[in-house]
Amino acid sequence: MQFTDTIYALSSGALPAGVAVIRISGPATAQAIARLCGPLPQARTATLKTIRTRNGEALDSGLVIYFPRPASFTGEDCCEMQVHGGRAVVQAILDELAAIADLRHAEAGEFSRRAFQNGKMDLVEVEGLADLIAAETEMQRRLALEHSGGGQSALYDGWARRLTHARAMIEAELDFADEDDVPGSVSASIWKDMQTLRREIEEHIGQAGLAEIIRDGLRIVIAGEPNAGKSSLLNALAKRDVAIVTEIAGTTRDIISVDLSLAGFSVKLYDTAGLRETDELVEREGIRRAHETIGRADLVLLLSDNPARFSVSEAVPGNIPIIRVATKIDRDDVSWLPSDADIFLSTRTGAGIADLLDALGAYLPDLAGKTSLSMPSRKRHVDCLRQASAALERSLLSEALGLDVQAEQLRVAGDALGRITGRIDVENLLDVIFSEFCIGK
Ligand SMILES: Nc1nc2c(c(=O)[nH]1)N(C=O)[C@@H](CNc1ccc(C(=O)N[C@@H](CCC(=O)O)C(=O)O)cc1)CN2
Ligand SMILES: Nc1nc2c(ncn2[C@@H]2O[C@H](COP(=O)(O)OP(=O)(O)OP(=O)(O)O)[C@@H](O)[C@H]2O)c(=O)[nH]1
Repeated sequence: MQFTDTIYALSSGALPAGVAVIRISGPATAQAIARLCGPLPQARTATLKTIRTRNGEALDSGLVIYFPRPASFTGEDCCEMQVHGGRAVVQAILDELAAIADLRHAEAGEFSRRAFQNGKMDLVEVEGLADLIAAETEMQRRLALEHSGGGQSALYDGWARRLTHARAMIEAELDFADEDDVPGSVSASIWKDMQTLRREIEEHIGQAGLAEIIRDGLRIVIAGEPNAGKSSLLNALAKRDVAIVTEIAGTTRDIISVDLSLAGFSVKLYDTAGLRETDELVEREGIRRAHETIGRADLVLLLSDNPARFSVSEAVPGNIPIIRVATKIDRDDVSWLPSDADIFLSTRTGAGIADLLDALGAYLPDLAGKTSLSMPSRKRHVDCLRQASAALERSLLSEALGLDVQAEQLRVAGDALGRITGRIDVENLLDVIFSEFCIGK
């Protein structure tokens, strides 16, 4: 695809910074380099250049790299200027670029969009790249790299090829059915493979929950009666004062949440209003929200500072795991038996916090021995995979309806896979996907 305009943007992060990278892409790139830096540097070679205004006045000196098409990130002529990361330096260079005909500032995600439209990346890779830039935990980084690096696309392309192969074999069987030299059993091995394929797709879909935990974080909700020490625990785990702590029961009203990174995983920790009967309007709303948050938890930490009172456990739906946490064990007016709780801690002394973190670890996915994180990371992928699997199943069950009906369902399955990588009609999706990006990507 040929774009007529040339785009530019600051691609590196917040200024001021040691070095800033300004990217240019499009047909007028060489002309822009010539205007700002004189003769074109050797292709794909970092070259120290003086960057000048229209009047020949020096703006900065920086490393300039020219990537002639098609061997560039976008597939177009590209340039990177690695300049001093001062605000005025970068602004002056962007102003110079703006003054060149056919150059305009890039929109969010526009470089990646050109890379996609020039076949440099498919949609899964593009989405993986957006995830890679957003990744905050080690597992998010690994998952995003699997997707942005093409590992996932290779899997889906391989599946699509098997479907195409199967259809080709069926076509052959239909075309030459009456000739003796085509063995009638051609499709037997094909159906066996299609059965295997369906299993592989279903297993892959089964990994989506894990991907969701990696991407969105494990939701851990701290619940319990008023004054049990919930906010104190949130603060202790967050290692800062996020929630207000007072001796007044009913202090926390709204849901407070912090993001933690635990063993490379993202964990979302929620502090909720203490659960009790109350006529106070604001507190009641707080308690309603607490119940709602508990209902969406992956794990509930149920707190109490008194062994006689783990009674609010009925507030937690039966399918959500609970860790019973005894709090304030530094106090000597309460005595606990080992069977009273799962974890015993004091945020005042720090006792038991490490035990709690260990216990939480058991609820994180176990990725030991997994070298690749091959799993569908988005609902969009899961939806397409389900469609593929359902079509494949229909095909397998349609023996009585004839080979051409079966082949048609294989085509539907292949198209569903093609939509994941964007090889098949996804025009309507592109705006949504690329709008997730920041400017300069
Ligand atoms: N300076 C800089 N660093 C960067 C990027 C960048 O654009 N610029 N990237 C941006 O995300 C990432 C690296 N990704 C890249 C992907 C493809 C090409 C590229 O030029 N591809 C050509 C040539 C490939 C080759 O030499 O083998 C191509 O695909 O034809 C460059 C960077 C991370 N680091
Ligand atoms: N001795 C002792 N006191 C604690 C400990 N943790 C919390 N407290 C005290 O218990 C009181 C209540 O603590 P919070 O953390 O606000 O309790 P909460 O469960 O969030 O209370 P609500 O927001 O009212 O539901 C405060 O006075 C805290 O200082 C602890 O480990 N030891």
